[in-house]
Amino acid sequence: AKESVLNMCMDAKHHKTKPGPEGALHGQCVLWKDNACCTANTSTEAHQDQSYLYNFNWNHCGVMPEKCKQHFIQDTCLYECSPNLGPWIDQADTSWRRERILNVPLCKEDCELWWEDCQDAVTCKENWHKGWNWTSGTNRCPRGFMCQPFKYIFPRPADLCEKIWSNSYKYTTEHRGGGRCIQMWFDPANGNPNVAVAKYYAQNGRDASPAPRAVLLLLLPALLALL
Ligand SMILES: Nc1nc(=O)c2nc(CNc3ccc(C(=O)N[C@@H](CCC(=O)O)C(=O)O)cc3)cnc2[nH]1
Repeated sequence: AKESVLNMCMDAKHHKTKPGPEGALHGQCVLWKDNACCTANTSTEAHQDQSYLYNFNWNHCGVMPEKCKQHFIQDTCLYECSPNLGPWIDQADTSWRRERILNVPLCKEDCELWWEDCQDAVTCKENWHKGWNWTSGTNRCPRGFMCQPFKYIFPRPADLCEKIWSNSYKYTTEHRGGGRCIQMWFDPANGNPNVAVAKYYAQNGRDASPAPRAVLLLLLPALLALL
């Protein structure tokens, strides 16, 4: 039986095979404790500067400011723990994962706050998935890649959210709470808002944008009259 796209884990490096409750998720990943694709161990590692998850170092151009790091931790929690990314799971042709996420519609506020809080952070690369110097065991800036403030590497919020993880996210103008975009942050007291978002895109297609659909529906009587 094919697992439902509405409640599944991607086939990647650290994901569980099926989502389920996790009593002891750590820190910022606790939002997913009722139903998660990550183990407690993975959630703890998501908070380490130099975690065993990918041996990835946030501080490759000096120490990343704390307020910026919180967004990267939250991104890691969503990526590793969310069971609601099924509509955007795609094949990945890399050594370290069979599947990836592609064009997850991220809420405008989540992307913009991430960008604003990282204004003072520094990096040398636009795409953090590829092209690092790994000879030391962790990622270091390759030759010719200068450390620069985020705003030079990522001039607009969309550049950060879309380019940093090879289009895992798509920047949207959809707002938090509207049921049309995925939230990295949410208040678990009101349940997980991404459940309804996955349902919406599973029904309407992962590229569904509400406006053209509404236009089509409005024009439908006119089109039928022409026939
Ligand atoms: N939202 C989101 N989407 C993601 O896809 C994602 N991926 C990671 C994983 N990050 C990384 C970063 C670098 C390498 C790495 O080993 N890069 C090598 C190339 C490896 C290959 O492609 O075979 C390199 O050249 O630097 C692996 C995983 C973390 N957070 C994410 N967050």
